Amino acid sequence: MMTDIPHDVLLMAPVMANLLERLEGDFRLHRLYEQDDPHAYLAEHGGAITALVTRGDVGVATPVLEQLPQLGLIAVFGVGTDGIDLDYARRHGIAVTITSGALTEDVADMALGLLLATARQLCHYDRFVRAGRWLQEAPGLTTRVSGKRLGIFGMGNIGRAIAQRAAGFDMRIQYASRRRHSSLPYAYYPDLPALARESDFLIVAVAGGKETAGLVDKAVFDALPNHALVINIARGSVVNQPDLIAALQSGAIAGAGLDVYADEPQVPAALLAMEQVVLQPHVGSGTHETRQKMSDIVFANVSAFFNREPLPHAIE
Ligand SMILES: O=CC(=O)O
Repeated sequence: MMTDIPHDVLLMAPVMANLLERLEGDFRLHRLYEQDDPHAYLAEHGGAITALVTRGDVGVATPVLEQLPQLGLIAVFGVGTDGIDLDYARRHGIAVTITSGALTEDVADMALGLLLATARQLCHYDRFVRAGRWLQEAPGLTTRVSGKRLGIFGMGNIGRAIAQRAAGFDMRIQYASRRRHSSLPYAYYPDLPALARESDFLIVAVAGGKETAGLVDKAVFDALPNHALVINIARGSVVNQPDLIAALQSGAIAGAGLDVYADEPQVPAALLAMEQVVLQPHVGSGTHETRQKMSDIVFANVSAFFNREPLPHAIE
């Protein structure tokens, strides 16, 4: 149980209703996203706030952190910390927790789903049937997935879960990442364009942030074969979006399956207009089961923090 005086918790963005209810039940919850003037709101309440809850895709701007002198915890609903100034957190003794382990399988499922949907044109043919076009024309052929060469950029938990699934499709799995994982039986390429040259499909599964910003760019699209498909379930920031659009328009690559974008929820009109792309609204972890698990983990971390217990999912 918490102390009699409720602790002040700042919420940066909407989260699942049952997490919201639990946070509201135990804490004095400040919803920053509902404030007309967040700066003025924090000038008034920031001094009392000791924990902050945000989403992986939202993060928290450093000027917000600067208005929270007593902050001791940033609890992320998600695994991405690219929207958080980790140096600032470290310097100010602020712990950061993520919902590690909860969403790996769902995001990997989404990667394979997008690959199959893009290669076999599932969404295109769904529209084709609904529009009654099958009555007038024969459907064209699509691209085989099984047995092909799959390049995975990023070999963290999600990259590995994608590889495991792809093995079931008899794919030749190869990867590029910061370092070789010698325990894995997949071919390692230290150089992303070199991996691209040898891949029929490229799945982007690397963490976002400054280090990976724009790494999937024209050089990578030019290196990929023209029949290649690019899938991104990681972060929009990793892919140079104008270069991706140009590559799709010129035929440098054949298609793309995207769950993430440079400026969500904005999706460029050029992508919306293309039949060879499959678009999802950043829902890689968006299943009832996983979001429930993520809610439980966030709540457990916030509760542990206020109970002065070890944080179950602290990073580093
Ligand atoms: O995008 C979602 C996350 O960071 O988990």
